Amino acid sequence: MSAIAFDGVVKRYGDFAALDGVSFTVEQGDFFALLGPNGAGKTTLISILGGLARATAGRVAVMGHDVERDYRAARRAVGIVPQELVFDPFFTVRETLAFQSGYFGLKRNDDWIDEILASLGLTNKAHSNMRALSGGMKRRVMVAQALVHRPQVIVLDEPTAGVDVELRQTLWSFIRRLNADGHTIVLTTHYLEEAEELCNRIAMLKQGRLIALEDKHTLMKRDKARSLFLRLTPSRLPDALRPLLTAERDDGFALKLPDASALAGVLAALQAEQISVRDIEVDKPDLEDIFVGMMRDPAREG
Ligand SMILES: Nc1ncnc2c1ncn2[C@@H]1O[C@H](COP(=O)(O)OP(=O)(O)OP(=O)(O)O)[C@@H](O)[C@H]1O
Repeated sequence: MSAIAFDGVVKRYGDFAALDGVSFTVEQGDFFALLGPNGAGKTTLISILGGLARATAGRVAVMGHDVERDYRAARRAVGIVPQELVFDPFFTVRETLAFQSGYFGLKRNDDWIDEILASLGLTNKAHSNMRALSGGMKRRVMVAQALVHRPQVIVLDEPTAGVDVELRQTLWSFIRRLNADGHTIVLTTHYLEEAEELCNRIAMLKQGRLIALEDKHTLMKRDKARSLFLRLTPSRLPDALRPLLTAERDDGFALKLPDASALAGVLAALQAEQISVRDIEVDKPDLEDIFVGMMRDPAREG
């Protein structure tokens, strides 16, 4: 059984399709990244998953429970950290979490609440009123609230937008631990280095359609281009290499090679003109390069 199954999900607002037939699964134990530019449909997909919006067509199931027909069980299986801060300003942090526990019918949940508070660095704010917390602290409470019922699937919608380095580190070490304990994690983020570091599978949405879904390592290997920076003596680039030039600096030349095997040709061209290499740096594309390439690719218009 998949942790989440999206099957032909369509969401229309009038004539506009925010989601245009999205199908994919997230497997149990995945640390899954859902990427896409602003407006691609990520939040819409998550809202349907959490029962906050209804799909115009298609089906979504969490741990085998249909989010419409089997709403309660589906809702219990997932914890969603929303993008926006939503809270009751008159509750303390602990009251907020106790109230959320009550919503799921959990009475004796104090030990787990204590553990979540400690793991998110909120213990000494437990009795503070929500309205008195800083933005970053409120965001921690949003995370805590989503975890109160120990959901098997945890979805974080841009959890680190505008938060400081310390919270990012606290949050990711806690979420990694939950993933190691068997929880499935789905993350949307615009910080691609976060997705690259944390996730094992990556989906990309564009204009309401799925344009890529791959194991991270497979995706990263897809782009075979290599960036090269050369410091040369004398500092001169042979004409034959000009087509590869992407930038010329005081101290050298940046080239883009279609793949690693093109390096031999570059060295041969230099040698032919008796130019020696003083220093060389080679870079692989990162997830950001791959993402930008895919978003620009007209063949991936869906
Ligand atoms: N209630 C609504 N009525 C009309 N259009 C909507 C509504 N909600 C969302 N949309 C549109 O649906 C599209 C997808 O929005 P969504 O918020 O899912 O994108 P997103 O991928 O989460 O973007 P971001 O990265 O900016 O959070 C957008 O074009 C948005 O304007």
